[in-house]
Amino acid sequence: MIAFDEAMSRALSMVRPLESERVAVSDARGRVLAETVHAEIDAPRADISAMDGYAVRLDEARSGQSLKVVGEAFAGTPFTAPLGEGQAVRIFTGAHVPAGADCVVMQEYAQRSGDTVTFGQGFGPSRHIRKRGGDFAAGALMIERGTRLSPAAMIALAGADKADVAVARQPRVAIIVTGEELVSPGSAAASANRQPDSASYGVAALAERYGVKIVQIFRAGDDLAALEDIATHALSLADCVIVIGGASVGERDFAKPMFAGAELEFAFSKVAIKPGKPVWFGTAGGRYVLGLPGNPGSALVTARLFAAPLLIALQGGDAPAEIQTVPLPLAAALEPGGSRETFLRARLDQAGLKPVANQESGAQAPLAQSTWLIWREAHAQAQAAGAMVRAIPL
Ligand SMILES: Nc1nc2c(c(=O)[nH]1)N[C@H]1C(S)=C(S)[C@@H](COP(=O)(O)OP(=O)(O)OC[C@H]3O[C@@H](n4cnc5c(N)ncnc54)[C@H](O)[C@@H]3O)O[C@H]1N2
Ligand code: MOO
Repeated sequence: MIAFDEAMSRALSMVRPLESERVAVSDARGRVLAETVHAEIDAPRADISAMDGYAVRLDEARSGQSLKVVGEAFAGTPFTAPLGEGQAVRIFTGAHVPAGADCVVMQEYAQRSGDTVTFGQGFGPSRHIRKRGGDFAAGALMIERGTRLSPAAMIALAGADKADVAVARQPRVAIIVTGEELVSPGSAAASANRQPDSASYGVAALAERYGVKIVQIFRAGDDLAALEDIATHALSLADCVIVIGGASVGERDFAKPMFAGAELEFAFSKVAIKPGKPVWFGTAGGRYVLGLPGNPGSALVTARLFAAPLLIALQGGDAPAEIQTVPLPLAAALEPGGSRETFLRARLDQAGLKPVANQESGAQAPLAQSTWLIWREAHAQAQAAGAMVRAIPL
């Protein structure tokens, strides 16, 4: 059985990024840039005030000094004349600083009387002026190609005054849920032999977080002929098909056989990880197929470990960054690990990472609290509370 790193590098070497398209900035969130973005404008556009107050000449801004207020400058509506000697302009945050002024005195230090303003003690030393281009200049590199547009990056993109931007085409993902016992949530109570399909809800949510469009979720029993039809249909709709369940060696585990007619080629067919050993990946009919084990904890962990970087690779993004671990302290001691690389569902609080009590791959309740995965190497030694471990956000 191969190790995680080997499985990931085999899978990544199979993935070819999708073509790009131009989208309006309003549709770009979560997408991966297919071009490097440069600024169209300077920011700030001009020297602007960082405070509400009075624009003055620094050499005239002394406490006790009275200046004549000759006009007002608002963000979007500047005072256009230059500032003369002995003059001040009432100015508001974001307004262009009038020519001749080189300091803004906050209004908290000003006493206004008619068209005269006098300043009290204690203002400065800051001049409260944001210089033109101090954030970025027109033509400056703003965001590198391959960056996924996070909420923060969206501000840099829109701030650069881009109307539209080249991004990778959004991958279309179909999910196939296999298992005679599975029904949609809300319908299981009616029969003792039925249980809710829960895994697909977590996997779909996770995939969407990585910028893909879920085109269809198929749910099917353990009938190979029916599954073959579904596989053909799913491959016709999607760039990537994610199959949940039927990954193991049971007599009715048809996740792989249903793609046999579509020339299934494996990158790997199981991996030495816990949970999720039966995870598999390959191509079929020119599409990508990722098979996740049916146990909900295994499905979620393998989706996070494999679907996240592979779907980002499909968009030309930085796949390794998606599974980059961060060091964090343990809030509770850990027993020695087993022979497979292990991923403990955990939550993070002030004291550090605390594994949830029930680590069984079939357990669903603990997933409600699980926001991190502790990543332990094979044959990990026991670790005390406070020891540093590697983890990724779930
Ligand atoms: N003899 C062996 N048996 C098993 C092995 C093995 O190596 N040898 N591996 C075990 C491991 S590890 C796992 S993980 C499971 C994975 O098997 P499958 O992918 O074939 O999963 P199923 O048999 O379809 O289901 C397992 C379990 O999960 C429930 N399930 C399935 N899909 C869903 C869903 N969408 N939502 C909620 N729950 C789901 C299903 O009812 C079963 O209880 O195989 C072990 N067996
Ligand atoms: O690998 Mo299974 O996912 O351990 O239960």
